[in-house]
Order: sequence, then structure tokens, then C-alpha cells
Amino acid sequence: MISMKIGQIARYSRCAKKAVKVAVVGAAGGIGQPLSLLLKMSPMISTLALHDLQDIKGVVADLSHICTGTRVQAFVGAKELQCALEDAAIVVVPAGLPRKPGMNRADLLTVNGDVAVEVAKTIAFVCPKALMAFITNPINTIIPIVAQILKERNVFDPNRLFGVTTLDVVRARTFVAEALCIDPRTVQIPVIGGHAGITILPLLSQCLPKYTVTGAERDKLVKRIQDAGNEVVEAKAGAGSATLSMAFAAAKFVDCLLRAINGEENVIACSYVQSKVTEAEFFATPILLGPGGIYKNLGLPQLDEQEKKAVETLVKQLQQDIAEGAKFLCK
Ligand SMILES: NC(=O)C1=CN([C@@H]2O[C@H](COP(=O)(O)OP(=O)(O)OC[C@H]3O[C@@H](n4cnc5c(N)ncnc54)[C@H](O)[C@@H]3O)[C@@H](O)[C@H]2O)C=CC1
Ligand SMILES: O=C([O-])CC(=O)C(=O)O
Repeated sequence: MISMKIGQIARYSRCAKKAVKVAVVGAAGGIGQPLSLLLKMSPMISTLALHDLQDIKGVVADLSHICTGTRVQAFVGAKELQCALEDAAIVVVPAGLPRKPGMNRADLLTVNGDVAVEVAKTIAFVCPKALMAFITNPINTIIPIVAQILKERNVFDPNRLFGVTTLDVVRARTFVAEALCIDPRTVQIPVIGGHAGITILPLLSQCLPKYTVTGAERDKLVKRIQDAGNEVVEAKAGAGSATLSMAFAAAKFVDCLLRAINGEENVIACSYVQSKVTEAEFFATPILLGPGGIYKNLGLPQLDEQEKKAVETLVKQLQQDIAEGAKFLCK
């Protein structure tokens, strides 16, 4: 029985044409641990390099007993970040402080801006060709900061830098499914813009299956999706923000990157990237992924009148959030 299962795992591991190294920076944290568990189950990952400032050896010992083909390695402290990132095809970054009740995501910039700068500098030096998926908040400002650090080192490839906004899509699918009394896995809905408050714009007009909701009911649903992060922060009452749902969302996004690296076609995911779609220099839209990251930005989906107005307003907010990145780097 046991040997049959091992055989099955070995066959499963061989399914991926190309299994690659993935590094997780901030892997000991609330998101990092469950995310690492989910990634350990991917046959498309040959090595999982787990890095944190905190000791992560216990987490790695624990994960290493799971009978999948992915090798897990521990890297502890700033000095070991370089080794962790060597030859990584994908770097996922959930490093940094989470919110407490009463804070907004922008309040995290002072601390998390420094974290992102340090990580970006090391990526620029060690693995600038990796696909980079940043989770660290405030996403709207962190991604422009990382882009600037990479630009200053002449290694910026806009196709390879992603702000992870998948949790907004995950929530939109769940809440719409609740309203329709259907399985959330059958719901498709793009979420565009950014990842804070009104910059999160779920496009209910594009929802599949069709969900015709109007007036106050629609406004309430949009607001619930926009404020879902607060819902978790308040429920956790000082113990942090979304971790398990975020780990699920990040694992889904990394899976999309891995499938694209493996040559799968038609892999599409919403993500916050450098963009020419609106006047905001960074903007989340559906992205067609390929082995080199963004294959094609699919741009703005069709919008109804209410969504067009919401985009106009959110672009202004995003421009301010993006400008905060430049201010941060000037300090
Ligand atoms: N993009 C999104 O949708 C979401 C983003 N987040 C953000 O993700 C981040 C992490 O959240 P949690 O895991 O809950 O926090 P956490 O505090 O539980 O874990 C963060 C981990 O990062 C580590 N860390 C800090 N600085 C580091 C550095 N320079 N190098 C390596 N590791 C470092 C810490 O030691 C800690 O283990 C927060 O900024 C949070 O706001 C959270 C939920 C959703
Ligand atoms: O709300 C937070 O601070 C964490 C987050 O980004 C989310 O849950 O969407």
C-alpha cells in the first residue's frame, strides 16, 4: 500500500515537464508557513528554498517529512538570502509586517518599504530573471518601489514583476457564490485596479455565471470585497491579517506562473503590474502568462457605466499610492 503511494508520487512528480526552484522570503510567517505547505505539494517545484529572518529550521524539518518530490531547504537571516535566491525561477515574498485593527495598509510602508528594498536589491543581484511575486503590503506602493530598485540596477523586466492580488479574486468568487448559492469554483470574475480600499474593483458586470445585481445590493457586495481585509484584521483582533486565505491565493497564483513556465497555454490571472492600460503606471488587469512572465496584458475588460466611473476615481488614488513609492525612496 505504502510503496504504491510512493510510486504514485514519483509518477506525479515526473508529470511536470520542467520542475523549478521556488524561493519564499518570509516563509516562517503567518502566510509563509501555509504557503510553503501548499507549494510543497506542487509537482512543478523541484526545490523550495525557505528564507526568513527568524529561525525556520523547524518549519523545514517538519515540511521535509511530507512525501512529495519537492526538496525543502532552510535559509536564516539576512546573510543567507543570497543563497536562498540562487537559481530561483520564482521568488514569492510574504515578508513584512501585517496590519493591526485601526491601521490601513499604507501605515505599513515605513517598515515594509525597507523590507521590499532589501529583498529587491538581493533579487537584482542574484536572480534578476526570476519571476517575482510580492505579497507584502501596501502592494500599491511596494511594487513601484521594487520596480525602481530593479531599474536603478538595469535589471528591470516589467514582464517579471507581479503584485499578488489573487486574494481579491478569491474573495469576489466566494461572496458572489454565496449570493447565488452556487459553488465558488464555478464563478469567474475579474478584479482590477490595486489592492486597498476603492482601488480594488471587482467587475460584477463581467461575472460568469451572469449575476445581475443593482443598486444598494450591488454597492454592498463591492464594498464587502473591498473591505474584506478589514473583516479579517478585526476578527483577528490584533493577531494579524489574512494568512490562510492569502496562502491559498498565493499558491494559486504561483501555480499559474508554474503552469506558464511549463508551456501551458491560456493561463490567465489578474495581477498588479507595470501597465499602460490606464494613466496609473501600475494597475491590475487580467494577464496572459507565458514562460517569461507576462505574455500579454489583456487590458481592461468591458465595463458598465458604474465601473467606468469607479475606474476614473481609483486611478487617481492609485497614482497617489504610486507616488508614495518615489517619496519613500527619496527619504
Ligand atoms: N497581497 C495581499 O493580498 C496580502 C498581503 N498581506 C501582507 O503580507 C505580509 C506578511 O503577512 P503575515 O505573513 O501575516 O506576517 P507575519 O508577521 O506573520 O510574517 C512575516 C514574516 O516575514 C519575516 N520577515 C520580515 N522581514 C523580513 C526580511 N527582511 N527578510 C525575510 N523575512 C522577513 C518575519 O520574520 C515573519 O516571519 C504583510 O505585509 C501583510 O500585510 C497579507 C494578506 C494579503
Ligand atoms: O488587510 C490586510 O492588511 C491584509 C490584506 O491585504 C488582505 O487581507 O487583503
